[in-house]
Amino acid sequence: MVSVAEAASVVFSNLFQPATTSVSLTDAVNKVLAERITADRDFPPFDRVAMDGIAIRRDAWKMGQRTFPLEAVQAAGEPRKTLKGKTNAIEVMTGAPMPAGTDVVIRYEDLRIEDATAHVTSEMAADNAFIHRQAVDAEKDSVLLEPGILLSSAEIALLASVGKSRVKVYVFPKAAIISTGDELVHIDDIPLPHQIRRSNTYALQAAMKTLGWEGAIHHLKDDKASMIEGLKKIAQTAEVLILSGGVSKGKFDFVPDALEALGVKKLFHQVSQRPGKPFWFGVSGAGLTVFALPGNPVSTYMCFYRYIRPWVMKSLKTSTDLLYAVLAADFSFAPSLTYFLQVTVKNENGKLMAYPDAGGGSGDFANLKNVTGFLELPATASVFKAGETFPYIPFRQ
Ligand SMILES: Nc1nc2c(c(=O)[nH]1)N[C@H]1C(S)=C(S)[C@@H](COP(=O)(O)OP(=O)(O)OC[C@H]3O[C@@H](n4cnc5c(N)ncnc54)[C@H](O)[C@@H]3O)O[C@H]1N2
Ligand code: MOO
Ligand SMILES: [Mg+2]
Repeated sequence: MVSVAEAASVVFSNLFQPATTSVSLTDAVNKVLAERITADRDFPPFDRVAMDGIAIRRDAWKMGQRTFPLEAVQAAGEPRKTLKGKTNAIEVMTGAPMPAGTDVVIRYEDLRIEDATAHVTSEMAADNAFIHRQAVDAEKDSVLLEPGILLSSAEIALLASVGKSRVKVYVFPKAAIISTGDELVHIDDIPLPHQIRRSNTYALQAAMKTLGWEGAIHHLKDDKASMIEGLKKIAQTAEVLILSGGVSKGKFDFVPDALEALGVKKLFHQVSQRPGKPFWFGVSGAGLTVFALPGNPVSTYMCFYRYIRPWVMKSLKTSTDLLYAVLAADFSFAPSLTYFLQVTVKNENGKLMAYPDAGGGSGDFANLKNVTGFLELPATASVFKAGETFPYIPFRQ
């Protein structure tokens, strides 16, 4: 049996080598950038007028001049104009190039215009130049974005500004989601009294979808020979297998044997955690990564968020932030296992406060609808006090 830290370290040292693809900028949000983006021009590309008003020469202001004849209007989108009379002004609009020969903008709020002449009404009007200087934000050819960035709306704006209508992004590995268990029936079927509908595969597929990752759903029976055959077939088109069930000590828990028969090498089986203790992880020489998760639905769910989600994000060269939350009430858990406590986290004055709602065990997946994530309580303690801080693994906002 390995610890949670050991299991995570094994999983994260077996990352997947992602392929890349090109997507339209309009489809790029939430994808991971796979190319370096440099500035094709200075940011901003010219001295940009930052306030609507008039542009003058500071020298004229310094000489005491407060009245400026208006000789032209410089609109945004017009080529840069030049001030002809040294004691004149040009009316300028935000976003326009600063006219040649001018070096300070006086806002309309600080002047009055009469007979095509601006009369400045504030002695402080020239304190600020109101010019957004060429290249102050970024210089031409400087690096704006490195590969591995999860694209948010902020990066989309940058990509648009350098004319990237198509963007190179990393591709998620091809995944198969496989349920096992003879008690499980299709969701459209009416279960007999001893049967239940499959839910883990749908939960996994949905959790993957929130990351932008697709996965095809399969089901295998609790029969070793047919499981090996089924896995062989599925593995032909998949790079990652995510299984649920069949990994514990039962007479019909054939998943570890079937995987090894397929040539998948076990890297660990059993993690000192609750839920999710029977978790099995392995890789094959052919580049297949296999997460065989315990079947109890809360275990399946927790293992996805604690191991698989960070594994895939790290494989796509991006890592997700480690969050922490403050336990809001005392909690005890005696076994020397890492305990993933179900909690509802509330933001109270900027602090994430985690309210325990442990639920009825790893079979009680109905409780997941009441909580926002898991608080990771270390195996080294059994009493956890309100006010202590622990890693928090959210599965919803
Ligand atoms: N003697 C022992 N028995 C068990 C141990 C143990 O250490 N010694 N570990 C327990 C723990 S912890 C867990 S978790 C489960 C894991 O069992 P398996 O991975 O073998 O899963 P199954 O036996 O196939 O199923 C367990 C449970 O989950 C339900 N299940 C499975 N798949 C689905 C699905 N797709 N949708 C909904 N529900 C599913 C299944 O019906 C079972 O009720 O083993 C304990 N036993
Ligand atoms: O640890 Mo199991 O994963 O109780 O359900
Ligand atoms: Mg079992």
